[in-house]
Amino acid sequence: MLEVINLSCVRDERALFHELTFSVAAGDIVQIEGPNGAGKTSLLRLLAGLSRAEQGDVMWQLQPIRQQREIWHQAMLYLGHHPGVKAVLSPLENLRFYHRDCDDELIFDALESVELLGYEEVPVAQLSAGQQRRVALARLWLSHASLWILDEPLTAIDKAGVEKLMAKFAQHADNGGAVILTTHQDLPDSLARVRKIRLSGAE
Ligand SMILES: Nc1ncnc2c1ncn2[C@@H]1O[C@H](COP(=O)(O)OP(=O)(O)OP(=O)(O)O)[C@@H](O)[C@H]1O
Repeated sequence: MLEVINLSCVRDERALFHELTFSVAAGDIVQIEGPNGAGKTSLLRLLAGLSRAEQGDVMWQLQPIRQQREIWHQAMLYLGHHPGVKAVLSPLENLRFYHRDCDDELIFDALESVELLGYEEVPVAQLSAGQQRRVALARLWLSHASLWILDEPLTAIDKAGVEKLMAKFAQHADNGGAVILTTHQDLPDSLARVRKIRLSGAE
């Protein structure tokens, strides 16, 4: 599916990682690990095509992602470090905005999955941090993307919510998808299948 080849990233004249190489196959769940500032977010942004690497390539189905931007944006779903939802809009309006192809029935099912039923019309700005994150995560129930790239998806999510997300990741991988995520939390034992890639910090 995804191949990362000799990828190097420099920020503020510091090499965050150098010639990083790994691949992600259908069925994989990969956790990018490392201390604060190691470059996890920088790596995920490179994978999502939001920034350019100093060196190396990110390949999707054997083609560089920079040569197939539209296909790549359909193939992957990137949820960034911040919830990335519009604060003045409601959860329902946010999900309608991001998933124009989904009807309201599907959107309400997704809101139910993240336990936001009853909050669908409340402006996101008035929701708690965990609820705001859940609005973004509801997109996992609506997206057709096969690769999920998730930066700190578990931040502010309670224990039961984390278990539910883990089950969702496993189900997605079992259905031929793949997940790349970062988190500082210890993942529950139920996700023993997670493969870890460690960034050690500036080299
Ligand atoms: N656009 C940028 N311009 C300059 N420096 C940057 C930029 N983006 C990131 N950095 C620097 O790169 C380093 C790595 O940042 P990054 O956010 O990738 O780390 P991280 O591993 O995700 O950290 P955390 O665990 O704290 O989220 C930091 O020192 C940061 O200041």
